[in-house]
Amino acid sequence: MRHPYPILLDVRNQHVLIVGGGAVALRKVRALLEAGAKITVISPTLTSELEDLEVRGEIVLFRQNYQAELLSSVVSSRTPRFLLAIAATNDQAVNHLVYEDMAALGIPVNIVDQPELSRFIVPSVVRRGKLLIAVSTGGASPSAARRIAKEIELSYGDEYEMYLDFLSEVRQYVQQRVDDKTMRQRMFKEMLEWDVLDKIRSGSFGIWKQEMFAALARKPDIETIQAFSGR
Ligand SMILES: C[C@@]1(CC(=O)O)C2=NC(=C\c3[nH]c(c(CCC(=O)O)c3CC(=O)O)Cc3[nH]c(c(CC(=O)O)c3CCC(=O)O)/C=C3\N/C(=C\2)[C@@H](CCC(=O)O)[C@]3(C)CC(=O)O)/[C@H]1CCC(=O)O
Ligand SMILES: NC(=O)c1ccc[n+]([C@@H]2O[C@H](COP(=O)([O-])OP(=O)(O)OC[C@H]3O[C@@H](n4cnc5c(N)ncnc54)[C@H](O)[C@@H]3O)[C@@H](O)[C@H]2O)c1
Repeated sequence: MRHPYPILLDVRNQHVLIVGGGAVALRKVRALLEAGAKITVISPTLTSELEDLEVRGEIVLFRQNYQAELLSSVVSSRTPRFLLAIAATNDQAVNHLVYEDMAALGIPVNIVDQPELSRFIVPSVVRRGKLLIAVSTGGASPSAARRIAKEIELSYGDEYEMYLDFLSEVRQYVQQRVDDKTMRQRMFKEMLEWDVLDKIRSGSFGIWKQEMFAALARKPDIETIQAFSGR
């Protein structure tokens, strides 16, 4: 991938096809279920975790080898259309067949053993609430991507979740009360000077936040934001 375009995709209630039922398929299925996708798996065998998901009705399974003919019945009987597909078998020829079929249907596909054929690849991810940091090496070294994500994890602790929820709350508050767009933007920038992360870590955030919102209610302007830096 020479110059891929990074996006965050809303897959809630969207159908995703996974061909293969091994460890790699399981990793992709888990992440997609967490993101709210509806999963169809085509595979003659499954890991025990995928078996459990099937028993609990969390995925739809076609327990057989992949065939293009099967695809038309999968699509017509259960799902209107797949948003994405992932070819995750251990058979390169089968993965290539999935690639060709999906390309013909115009469905973006990830081929787990042939990054160069993939329309999209999956990065290593660090999440802290609304904060999402994605690390990719463009397939050069997936384990390096994972290692780098682990290093980033050490610098971005759990306090970032509360921090971003708070920034989002203040931002909405200001959006409702300050009409001047340039002023709003200056305020949003100025907020980043607050040492909220330290306050969350030390436990003094609750009181500080109450006082800040009270002051902002009295005077929703940049001076109030500035007054609460270093306080
Ligand atoms: C990030 C992560 C996300 C995920 O899969 O969910 C992911 N691979 C992860 C782990 C991982 N993958 C592999 C190992 C074994 C060690 C090693 O080989 O290094 C480990 C390490 C481990 O398991 O710890 C082997 C491997 N991976 C690919 C090939 C094929 C090839 O290179 O040809 C082979 C060789 C297979 C073989 O030859 O046997 C291909 C891809 N793997 C990608 C993503 C995409 C590029 C990402 C990027 O570089 O930006 C891409 C191109 C396609 C894709 O899958 O989307 C996930 C970490 C999740 C986490 O953060 O916990
Ligand atoms: N992208 C990645 O992150 C990554 C990581 C490790 C390995 N890999 C590559 O991915 C491949 C899969 O890895 P794995 O550990 O999940 O393998 P695995 O052997 O655990 O599982 C392979 C799965 O493919 C299924 N399968 C085989 N032929 C099929 C067919 N014709 N139709 C449908 N399903 C079929 C099998 O039933 C099995 O469930 C590896 O061969 C390797 O090349 C990719």
